[in-house]
Amino acid sequence: MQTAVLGMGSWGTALARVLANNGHQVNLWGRDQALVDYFNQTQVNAKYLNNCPLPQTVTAMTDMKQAVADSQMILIVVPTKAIRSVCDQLNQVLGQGDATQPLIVHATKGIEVGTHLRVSQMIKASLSVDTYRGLAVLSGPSHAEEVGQDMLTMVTIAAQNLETAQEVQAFFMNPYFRVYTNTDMLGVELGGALKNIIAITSGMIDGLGYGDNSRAALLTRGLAEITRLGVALGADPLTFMGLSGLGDLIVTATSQHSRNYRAGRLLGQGYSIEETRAKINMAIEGLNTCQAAFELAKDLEIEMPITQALYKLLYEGEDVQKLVYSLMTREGKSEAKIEDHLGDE
Ligand SMILES: NC(=O)C1=CN([C@@H]2O[C@H](COP(=O)(O)OP(=O)(O)OC[C@H]3O[C@@H](n4cnc5c(N)ncnc54)[C@H](O)[C@@H]3O)[C@@H](O)[C@H]2O)C=CC1
Ligand SMILES: O=C(CO)COP(=O)(O)O
Repeated sequence: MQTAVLGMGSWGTALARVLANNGHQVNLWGRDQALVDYFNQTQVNAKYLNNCPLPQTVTAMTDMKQAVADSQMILIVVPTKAIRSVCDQLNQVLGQGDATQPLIVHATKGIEVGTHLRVSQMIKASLSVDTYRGLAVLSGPSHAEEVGQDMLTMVTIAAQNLETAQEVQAFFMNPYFRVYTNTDMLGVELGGALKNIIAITSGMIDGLGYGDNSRAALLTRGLAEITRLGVALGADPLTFMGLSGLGDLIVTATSQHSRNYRAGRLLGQGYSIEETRAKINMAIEGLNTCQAAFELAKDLEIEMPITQALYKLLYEGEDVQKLVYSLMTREGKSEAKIEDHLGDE
């Protein structure tokens, strides 16, 4: 089938390759003409996913109208801060009331600063409802660098109705890319966004010279605070034990491929945020999501000690050793049961 992938970073490129390997025609939309031209000569995205040639059935382009023409499915994979501008452009070119409306899928992991909207909510707010026939999110433990090498990967596709999720599942499933469905879109999107905060702090553990005990504790308590916020917002607590929750937390907080983990390691070594952004030079979603989650937790009066500590470090210039000490010396607590996630920690 004809499909479009909007976003020519590492994840958009790797997912375009999965779709092409599954027999679909793919229009890969990017904003950088030089990158598009080089891709069409070589089938390689030299800037974001080098050493990974894509099939000839993937064509890159900068014209969005051309990219989405006749597409059965449109996959949006740009950083959260670019979602609105991409959707605005998409809105201009999608035919209103067309008989063959596309499915919209996104694979972006973030929460918008200020509005605290999840990415699917941002998309809904930006696109006219009569231009598409279903909305889903693809999330889970899946670094582009490994998917691009056919390394066995499992992800979740969530949509409000199961039929939409199953339809999208069929586009992506293959023997190296296994897809589960879920109808808890809220939980799936929150897990994917919030784990990036914990991944940054996991990198900091290395940067600061702490050990494996520290990381195991951080991931466990990180999952507790992700679940606490998620349940307060109405998500199913079990979603956070699945691929898009625990699974993605593990891979992002431990993998050398992770941009968030690597950013945390640099921050722990004493680099500033600006220096860290410049060194990574790719989307580090957890930096903004930390701000959005901090604001959200404050509004809802939910305790998220790790998120709150990272926020103070990033945005209030607090000393890291002081923050670690205050996290470790908080009053003694009981480990929460599921029902306690609704209350204070
Ligand atoms: N890289 C990975 O392995 C994975 C990434 N993700 C998520 O996918 C999303 C995209 O991440 P990556 O592909 O890693 O980012 P990236 O940093 O590799 O690439 C970002 C791409 O978005 C484009 N872009 C940025 N602003 C834009 C704008 N205003 N208009 C149009 N294009 C714009 C850039 O030109 C670039 O092509 C993020 O939310 C990330 O969390 C999710 C799973 C895996
Ligand atoms: O979400 C991801 C893997 O599932 C990618 O994480 P990073 O953006 O930290 O590389």
